[in-house]
Amino acid sequence: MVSRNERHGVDDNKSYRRAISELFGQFEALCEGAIGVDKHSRIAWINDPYRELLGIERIVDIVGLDVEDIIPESQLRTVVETGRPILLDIMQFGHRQFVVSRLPLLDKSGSVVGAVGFVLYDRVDQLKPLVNKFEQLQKELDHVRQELAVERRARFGFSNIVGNSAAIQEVKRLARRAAQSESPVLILGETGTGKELLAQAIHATSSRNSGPFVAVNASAIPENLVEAEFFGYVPGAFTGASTKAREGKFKLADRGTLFLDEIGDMAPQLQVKLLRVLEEQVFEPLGSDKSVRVNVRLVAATSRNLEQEMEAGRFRRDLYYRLNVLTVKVPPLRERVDDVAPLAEALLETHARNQGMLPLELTDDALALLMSYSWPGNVRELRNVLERASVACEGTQLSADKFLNVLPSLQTPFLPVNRSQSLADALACREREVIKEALAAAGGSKPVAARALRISRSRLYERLRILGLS
Ligand SMILES: Nc1ncnc2c1ncn2[C@@H]1O[C@H](COP(=O)(O)OP(=O)(O)OP(=O)(O)O)[C@@H](O)[C@H]1O
Repeated sequence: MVSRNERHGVDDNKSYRRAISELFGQFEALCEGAIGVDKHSRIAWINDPYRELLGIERIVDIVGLDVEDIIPESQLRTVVETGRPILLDIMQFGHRQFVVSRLPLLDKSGSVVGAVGFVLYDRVDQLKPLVNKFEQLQKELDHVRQELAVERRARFGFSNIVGNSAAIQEVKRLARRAAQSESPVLILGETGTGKELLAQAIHATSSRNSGPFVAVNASAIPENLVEAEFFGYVPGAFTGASTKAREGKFKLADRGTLFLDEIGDMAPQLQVKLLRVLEEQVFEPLGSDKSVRVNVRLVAATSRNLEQEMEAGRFRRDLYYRLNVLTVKVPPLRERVDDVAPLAEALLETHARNQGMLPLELTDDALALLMSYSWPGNVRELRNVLERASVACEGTQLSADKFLNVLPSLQTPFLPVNRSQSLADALACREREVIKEALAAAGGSKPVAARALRISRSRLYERLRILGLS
């Protein structure tokens, strides 16, 4: 085999070799420090300045040790393994940064027999702007990381879950118990009932509360990206993947809680992988054969009926049984009407705070109207309706008429629906029925009927006129 030196025709060139050794000496003297490792990346020698820089008293104490034992961020092993130099790099040592250069050492046959590293920092003044820029960027990165960590903490605890009903108290009791455990939690409930809020409260009350809370909605991610989103990928793992590795949600949630919303919408092949992570706490990023170990607590939620999904073959039984250890069912808002008043008050307060104004007060007839509505979108819909009604309000009170354009109408879900009717006609028809019944029950007295319907007298007169009943 032809060695590199032979290829370059310098094997017997004494002056060349002398120049090399002299240059090495000069270079070493110019640098802040120099170190050499053998082919096993063990320290073979170190010069005095570097030894002093690292705070090491005697060379004999470190010769033969793995280089990372002394310089944890050293990349000399990479240089030995790849045979490629790293001409310029910035290396962390404690809270200092060194500008370093690393070269492989080759024998006559061109095989790597070790590597040398030089610390250039301080002597090479031209690099100072580069180092300063690096330090500035590093500081900015640390700041963004800190903000992200704060962002990833759960923002809400149990005190943020508003409601006096027995149903919501029971939900909180079960969730508090779940917070004390490490098992997966399954939260069931219609859309907008507060499942994510509950998941945050569970995390905030658990022993993992100093770790991240990472939320991911399985149904919101395009199918071809789901795996990458969950498990991350190595550079070039698939067409369109970035040239840099990317961490998935599982890794981001390490030592914390992963909230997996709409788990009922998850594709079957992903369900298998999820089950494995749940059981073994390991996974492989896309394009990698190296397993990554994590410590993640899963809180899953769905608005679907998972038993039906299992029957239909869309949800794996083994995953269901793994998840269905601690289950919390959040009832829809229409089944806990007592919560409407405190929720409305709290939501109006939050809205006012965000808008920098004083909270609006709900009149009795407005509250009665809200309590009689069926809230298919639950608390989220209540929040939206209140915000939209507030926009139209100029005074300090929100009366029932402010909801005329934002609420479909009073719902009376027990009456049969005539399917050929438009929604407006069906609602008007039901409203007519309800008012007639109330008038009949009140012996024709409009004030008594208005009180029973929990609307104002003037609103009753208005509705009678609009509905053609007066
Ligand atoms: N008990 C509650 N107290 C205060 N706010 C609540 C309560 N329940 C829900 N909310 C609010 O209602 C909105 C919807 O809640 P959340 O996103 O937690 O519902 P969800 O069940 O996870 O919805 P989806 O299933 O659509 O993801 C949020 O703004 C949340 O803060």
